[in-house]
Amino acid sequence: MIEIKNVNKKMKDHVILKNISISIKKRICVGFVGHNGSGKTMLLKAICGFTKIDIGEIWVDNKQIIFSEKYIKNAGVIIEQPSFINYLTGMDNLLALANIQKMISKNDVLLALKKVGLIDAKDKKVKEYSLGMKQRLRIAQAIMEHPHILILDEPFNGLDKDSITEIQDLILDYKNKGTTILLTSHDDRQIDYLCDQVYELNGGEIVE
Ligand SMILES: Nc1ncnc2c1ncn2[C@@H]1O[C@H](COP(=O)(O)OP(=O)(O)OP(=O)(O)O)[C@@H](O)[C@H]1O
Repeated sequence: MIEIKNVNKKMKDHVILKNISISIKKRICVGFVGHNGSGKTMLLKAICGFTKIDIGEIWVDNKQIIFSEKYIKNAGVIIEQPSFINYLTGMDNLLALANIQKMISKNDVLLALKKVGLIDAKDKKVKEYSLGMKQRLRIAQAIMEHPHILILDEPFNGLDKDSITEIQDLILDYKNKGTTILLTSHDDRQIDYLCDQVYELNGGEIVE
């Protein structure tokens, strides 16, 4: 389903990704681990078509991903900061994003907010949200369009212990329903709990 073939990327002579080849089957959860700067985010960006690769190919659902031309489809993505509008409510932010693709209704947005535990805060402005609430909103944004693939860079960032457990179970539920999930985390507990396959990156290379 996701084929990464000999992917290499350099930025200003600095190796970012080196000889990466991975096959990811449908309906599994794959974890990427490694130190800060090891290339996890860049690899996820490359899979989405958000960053250029120098050598290699990436295929998702038999369609080649090409930077700034052919992005990943049917995917819910959390990579880096969301561009939420601070003076709008959480609900209105999601409705504005949903309006881009026009694939889902207000009810789908409400369902996503309910799933991440933000239903009671839906009418609060995002500027009044805590870090953890913003992270939940990002997760709601990733799941609201019922994607077949979830690409989650550090989905547990900013969450407290109980929230981590809730979001972990939410991701597990998606996996059990057949969603393919790629995620990064610095915490082995979430990786062990969720992932069927784990790749360790070091200096842009897969070492394990
Ligand atoms: N815009 C950029 N220009 C040049 N180099 C960059 C840029 N963005 C990232 N890098 C470099 O790419 C390498 C991989 O970064 P990446 O963000 O993928 O690491 P990571 O494994 O996700 O780290 P972290 O665990 O801190 O999130 C690092 O050496 C980083 O310095």
